[in-house]
Amino acid sequence: MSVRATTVTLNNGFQMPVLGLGTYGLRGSNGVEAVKAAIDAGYRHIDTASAYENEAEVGQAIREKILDGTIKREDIFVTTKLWNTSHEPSQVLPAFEKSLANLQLDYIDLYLMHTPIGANASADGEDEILNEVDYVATWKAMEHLLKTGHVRSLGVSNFNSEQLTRVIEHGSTKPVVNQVECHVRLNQKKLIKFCKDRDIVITAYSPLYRPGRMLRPSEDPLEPKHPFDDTRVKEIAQRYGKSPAQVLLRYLIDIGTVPIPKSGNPERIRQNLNVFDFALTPEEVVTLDGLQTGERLVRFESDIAHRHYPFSAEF
Ligand SMILES: NC(=O)C1=CN([C@@H]2O[C@H](COP(=O)(O)OP(=O)(O)OC[C@H]3O[C@@H](n4cnc5c(N)ncnc54)[C@H](OP(=O)(O)O)[C@@H]3O)[C@@H](O)[C@H]2O)C=CC1
Ligand SMILES: O=C1CO[C@H](CO)[C@@H](O)[C@@H]1O
Repeated sequence: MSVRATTVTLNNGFQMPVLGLGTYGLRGSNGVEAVKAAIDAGYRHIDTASAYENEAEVGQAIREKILDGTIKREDIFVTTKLWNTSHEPSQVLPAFEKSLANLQLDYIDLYLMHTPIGANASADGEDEILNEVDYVATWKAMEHLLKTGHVRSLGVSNFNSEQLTRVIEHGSTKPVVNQVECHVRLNQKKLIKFCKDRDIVITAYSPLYRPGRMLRPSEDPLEPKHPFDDTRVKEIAQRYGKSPAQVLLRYLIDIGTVPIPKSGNPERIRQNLNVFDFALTPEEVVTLDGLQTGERLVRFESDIAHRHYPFSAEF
C-alpha cells in the first residue's frame, strides 16, 4: 500500500503536498533512482535547485514515471530555485529557462529565490563574490516569470521576517512559501506564526537535522546527541511504533510546516512518507518543543558581511 501526503492550499489557490523529497546531494543514476523510488512510494512533491546540479536527474525520473503510467505531470509538485549568482534582474529569466531546460518539464510548480544574498560568479566560475543586488529587484524580475506560463507559484528561501515584509510591501505578488531550516533544534515558532498570519507556508529544510553529518560521534561529552538519540524522541517513537525520524517529521507537520527530508535509500524514503497514520498529542508537541536550542546547521558563514545576510535578525 502506498502512503500519500495530504496537501496544503497555497495563498494563490494551488495545492502543495505537506511532505516532499529533498534532493540535495542526490546526483547521477543514484539521484534518478531515488526520485523514482520516491514517486513509487507515493511522494508527489520533489525539491531541487539549480545549485544542486541535479535538475536533469529529477526531471528524468519524473518523465520516466510519467511514461510508465505511474503519474501524470499534474500529479506531482516540483520546486526548483534561483541561485545567488543570478539575482541581477536581467539574469533571472535566463536562469529560470536553464532550470526548465534541465528539468525538461513544461512548467515548474514553485520557483524560489534560494537566498536573499546576491553574488557574482568569478571569471573561472569557482568563487562567488557578493554583490549589492537588492532581493526586492530580483523578486520583481521573478514576478515577470508568471507571465511565461511556465511557473505556477513563486516563493523565497532563507528569508527572515523583515525581508519577507519588504518583499510583501514592494512586490505585487506575495510569496507562497518561505523555505527555511526547521527541525526540533530550531523549530522556528516565531517565523511560522509570522508567516501563518500572512498566509505563507513554511517549508522545513534539514528536517531530520542531517543525521549523516554525525555518523562519527563526537568525542566531546558535552556535545548534544543527535535528536534521534534523545530519550524524549525515542519514548514517543516507541509509543506509536514509529522511528525517531518519523516522529521528527510528524512534529514538523503538526506545528504547521512542510518537511522535505532527503534520502537516497529506498527503505528510508518509504519510511519518511509513512507518517500519515498518527499524530502527536498537544502534550507530545510541547515535549518536543523542549528540544529547541536555536542551533542552525546551514549558516552561510562566508556571507555574514552581506547587508542582506538573513540570520542576524531575531527571526
Ligand atoms: N533552501 C535551502 O537553503 C536548503 C534546502 N534544503 C533542502 O532540504 C532537503 C532536506 O534537508 P537536508 O539538509 O538534506 O537534511 P535532512 O535533515 O533531510 O537529512 C538528510 C540525511 O538524513 C538521512 N536520512 C533520511 N531519512 C532517514 C531516516 N529515516 N533515518 C535515518 N537517516 C535518514 C539521509 O541519509 P540517506 O540518504 O542515506 O537516507 C541524509 O544523510 C535538502 O535535500 C534540500 O532539498 C536543504 C538545505 C538548505
Ligand atoms: O540548499 C542548500 C543545500 O545545503 C547547502 C549546504 O549546506 C546549502 O548551502 C544550500 O542552501
